[in-house]
Amino acid sequence: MHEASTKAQTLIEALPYFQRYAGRSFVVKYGGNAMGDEEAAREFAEDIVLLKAVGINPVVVHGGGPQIGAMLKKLGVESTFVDGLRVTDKATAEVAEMVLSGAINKALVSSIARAGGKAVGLSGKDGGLVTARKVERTTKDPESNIERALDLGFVGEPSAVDTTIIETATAAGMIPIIAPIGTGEDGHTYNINADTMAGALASALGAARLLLLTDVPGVLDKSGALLTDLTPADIAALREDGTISGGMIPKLETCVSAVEAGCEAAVVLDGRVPHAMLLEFFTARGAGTLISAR
Ligand SMILES: Nc1ncnc2c1ncn2[C@@H]1O[C@H](COP(=O)(O)OP(=O)(O)O)[C@@H](O)[C@H]1O
Ligand SMILES: CC(=O)N[C@@H](CCC(=O)OP(=O)(O)O)C(=O)O
Repeated sequence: MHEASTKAQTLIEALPYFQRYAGRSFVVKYGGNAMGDEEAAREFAEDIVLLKAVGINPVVVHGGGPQIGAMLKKLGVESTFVDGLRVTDKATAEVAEMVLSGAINKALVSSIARAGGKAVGLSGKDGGLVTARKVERTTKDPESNIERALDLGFVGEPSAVDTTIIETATAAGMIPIIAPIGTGEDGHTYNINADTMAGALASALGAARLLLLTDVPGVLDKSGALLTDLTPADIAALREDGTISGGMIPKLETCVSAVEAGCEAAVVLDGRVPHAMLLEFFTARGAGTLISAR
């Protein structure tokens, strides 16, 4: 009896959150590092199906950086990174599309089906969802101080987003699972960083939340303590004093762009924690680091 009343209490506490977010989109970025074992994949799928069941529209954008790296290694293709972006020649773009749109995308669609949901696997190419433009990067020669262009190959960033395919799938009761690949303005296949892709979709959809699932509890300060709430100004300061580095820099840049473009809030959270998304969603304080415009 006691256990049943605790369960009822938990559901009642969640009611205001169901009501607040019913009919809104949650864009969830599931990083390659956060994809753990089978158990973790099962729990992730259950959380997504539960969100859908209570009237929220989850949209999953997945990564797969470590998995692309493993496949390239198997094939004997070298890979290098500039500012966290994989330099992508034609062969690398083919492998990235095969791993992302093929293996990982379909495994996630199957996990959702096993959890009782209906998912549709897409990439940015489908239905004209994402048009990509080539990413431009420059570097300064340390001796002459002259700026020179760096060619990252087929690395893209969204230049236009048409959300029709997402809205159509969502209206039909399906959960869109999206691989970060897009068609370029020049017709080529472009490899897009999954955080960037998720942020662009969250902005275009005016999402209630952009959730970025990674392999740390959130944004940590210099002593390793969790920073629970950040604004774009706080993030600029953390970048300035070197608290954030590596993959966290593009991740937070994505969060800032999304909240400035109309997504209500972004959250960086630990995808390795069982049911991380539900903890974020159902508790007043949430989990991880919440980034909002002010
Ligand atoms: N201040 C910080 N707080 C938390 N993580 C940080 C910070 N600065 C740098 N990082 C690094 O950012 C990483 C997350 O980015 P990334 O590896 O790109 O994740 P993902 O593969 O999930 O997209 C963390 O594992 C950590 O090494
Ligand atoms: C251009 C670029 O770097 N694309 C990424 C796409 C996958 C990704 O972003 O995966 P994670 O989120 O798991 O890191 C790559 O090739 O690794």
